[in-house]
Amino acid sequence: MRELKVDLGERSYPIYIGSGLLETAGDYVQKHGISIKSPLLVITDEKVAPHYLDTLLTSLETAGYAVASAVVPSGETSKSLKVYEEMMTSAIEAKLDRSSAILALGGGVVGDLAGFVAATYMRGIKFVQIPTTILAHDSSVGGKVAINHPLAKNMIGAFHQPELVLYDVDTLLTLPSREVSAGLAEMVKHGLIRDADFAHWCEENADQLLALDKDALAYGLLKGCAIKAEIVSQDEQENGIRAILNLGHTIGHAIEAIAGYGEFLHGEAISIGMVGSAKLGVMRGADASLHEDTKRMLKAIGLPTSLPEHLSTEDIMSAMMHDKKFREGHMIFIIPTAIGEVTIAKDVRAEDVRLVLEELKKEV
Ligand SMILES: NC(=O)c1ccc[n+]([C@@H]2O[C@H](COP(=O)([O-])OP(=O)(O)OC[C@H]3O[C@@H](n4cnc5c(N)ncnc54)[C@H](O)[C@@H]3O)[C@@H](O)[C@H]2O)c1
Ligand SMILES: O=C(O)C(=O)C[C@@H](O)[C@H](O)[C@H](O)COP(=O)(O)O
Ligand SMILES: [Zn+2]
Repeated sequence: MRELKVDLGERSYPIYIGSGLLETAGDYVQKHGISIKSPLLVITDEKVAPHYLDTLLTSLETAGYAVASAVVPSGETSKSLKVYEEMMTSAIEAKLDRSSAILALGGGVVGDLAGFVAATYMRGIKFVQIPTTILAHDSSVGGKVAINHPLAKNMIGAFHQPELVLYDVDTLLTLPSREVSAGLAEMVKHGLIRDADFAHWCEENADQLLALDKDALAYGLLKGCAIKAEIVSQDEQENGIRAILNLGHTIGHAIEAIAGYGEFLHGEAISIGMVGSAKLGVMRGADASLHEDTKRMLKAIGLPTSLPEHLSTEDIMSAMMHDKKFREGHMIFIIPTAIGEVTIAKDVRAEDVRLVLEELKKEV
């Protein structure tokens, strides 16, 4: 088992990464100050529940907790006001009090939804992240919790840090292959923004990662979580450097929203967005190899790198105006300058973005 720390003063918390952690989850939860006298609520989804819910409930009950559970439909559509309200009802019916905690058992959808319920139930109670996807090495760390609005991704949310992240890598073995690739998109992103060697390592070990090789996964997840934890520890609420974690997301979030949440998985949409950002980087003076290298790295893990013709450029342009990085009349873009290095640009011209979107439709 490996342990990392998200260093945020009194809101600091550990990330535990290892095998067999689900069976002992009750002990971890207790060790991290979650009251045994108040009920807990586990929020999970319909695909995760049959594999892992009983193990978690047994472990929590053995440790002495009274636990209720709520199961939401799988996929992005559960990050909605409707499902949020249903989870609030579950929390009230389970009689959660201000010393209770909500546990998110699942991928980024469950983590973002359950975290937002925890952030707002009785004005905020504790929560625990128990990630079960590769993508969630990113989403479970850092405290961004949110649901979507039909017009824009993650529009209704909060910053609410978990008490701990308990990452049992054994759970990843049941992931469908499309979800494996989508999750690896954020791993490659962590290399592209901060660590060229790691980005190259992801490409060189793509086959092992796609085959869920234990050693490759353990290294990749540890490295990805460490990069994320380091950035969040410097800038918890995205007043500066944290924005770089958004590489590929301005275009990616617009694709997710206009296609109707679910057609593109988050990792797939940001993969296309990262190729677009690399193109912008080249337009602004980076070496032309940046675009080819980025595309090759993403293709190696089975991700899309071109924009389907049926998505209208103008619809994407207007969806981008709702992005949280559109501020004071400017589109803020994370632009790579080389593999492993990015800048935060406030002067990206709309016509350049439009051109990049048109070129993304011609990518092979
Ligand atoms: N908060 C953040 O910082 C942050 C960071 C990155 C992404 N996100 C968000 O995360 C979401 C995407 O997360 P995701 O890719 O984990 O999606 P997800 O939670 O929908 O999980 C992907 C799919 O895999 C299934 N699944 C999950 N774990 C499984 C397992 N172990 N075995 C079998 N099936 C399993 C789920 O039911 C779902 O169908 C997006 O909404 C994105 O916006 C948030
Ligand atoms: O943690 C962050 O900060 C990120 O930007 C991580 C992203 O991978 C993630 O998708 C996040 O939810 C996007 O943030 P948003 O503020 O653009 O909604
Ligand atoms: Zn993301």
